[in-house]
Amino acid sequence: MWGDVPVAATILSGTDLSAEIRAEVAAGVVEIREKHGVTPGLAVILVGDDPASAVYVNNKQRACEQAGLYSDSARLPGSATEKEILAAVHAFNEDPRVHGILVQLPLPDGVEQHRIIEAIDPDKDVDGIHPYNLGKLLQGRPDFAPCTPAGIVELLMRNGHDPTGANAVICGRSDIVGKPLAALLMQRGRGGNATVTVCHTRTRNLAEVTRAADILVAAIGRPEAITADMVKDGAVVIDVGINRVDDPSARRGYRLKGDVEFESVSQKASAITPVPGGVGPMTIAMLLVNTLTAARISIHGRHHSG
Ligand SMILES: Nc1nc(=O)c2c([nH]1)NC[C@@H]1CN(c3ccc(C(=O)N[C@@H](CCC(=O)O)C(=O)O)cc3)C=[N+]21
Repeated sequence: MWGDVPVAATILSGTDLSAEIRAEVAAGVVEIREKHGVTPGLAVILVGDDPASAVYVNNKQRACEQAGLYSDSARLPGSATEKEILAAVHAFNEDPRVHGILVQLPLPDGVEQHRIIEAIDPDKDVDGIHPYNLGKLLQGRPDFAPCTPAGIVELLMRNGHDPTGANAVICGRSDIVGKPLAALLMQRGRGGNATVTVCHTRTRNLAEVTRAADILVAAIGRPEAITADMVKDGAVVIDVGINRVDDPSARRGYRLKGDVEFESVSQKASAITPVPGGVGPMTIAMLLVNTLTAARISIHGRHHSG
């Protein structure tokens, strides 16, 4: 009927879905306050003055306020020592108003990142990156799934793309996105049951692997690394990349580009997330969801059902 003109993909809007989820969180906040007199609270620790990090931290703080959460932050200079960062973590560990703690990564060179992460009280680890929480995730009984992977699963499930039985290919093997997303997509249960392949810089014949994907996730950190020739017809494509590309004509002097070449890939995919307005806002929404979970854990303890 349309001849050879490809039908463009459905846009999976993280902006819309995150608003829906943040409204659910706001309702949960009211319930916890009425039942238990507790206001869920999130604290963010930001080290250094990277402008992109500052934008995310401000977005998180605004999202907290809109959902009725208490929010706090500690901003340390880029010259802060490991000891000073640890002191900030310990202070929030002990602060009863704070149920969730997020340490913005990456930390400056010379700071032992794992030592900081392991200092976070696992019951307050709303990023889900403490070894205890990553271990439980790998066992298929997560309390806190890392926010970006959790947001990707919600984007899929709430748009009718259940991964069950699908070939899911993830490009990127980071501790905060690729690895935990692989665990979520492969596990038994909601949002899982996919056949998962994880690609990285040493993968041979990358395009051959990605072309086998029913669900393709790009978490590479290189603008437009995924091109149309790497994508199967009808694939669902999730773009995790948030790359700042210089653009003198843009108001801020740069534009955001994903890891996917949107214009060509959207002609081939059946569904695709945009950048901005895709995975980014979902990450923030899931951070609020995890903070609500942390507040519930502070009241009831962890559930021992899994
Ligand atoms: N411990 C830790 N946890 C993180 O989750 C974490 C982190 N460290 N370090 C930095 C990355 C990055 N990140 C983003 C979150 C939201 C947007 C976001 O909302 N982006 C908007 C656009 C924002 C803009 O205009 O710059 C969008 O994609 O539509 C982006 C990036 C979380 N991160």
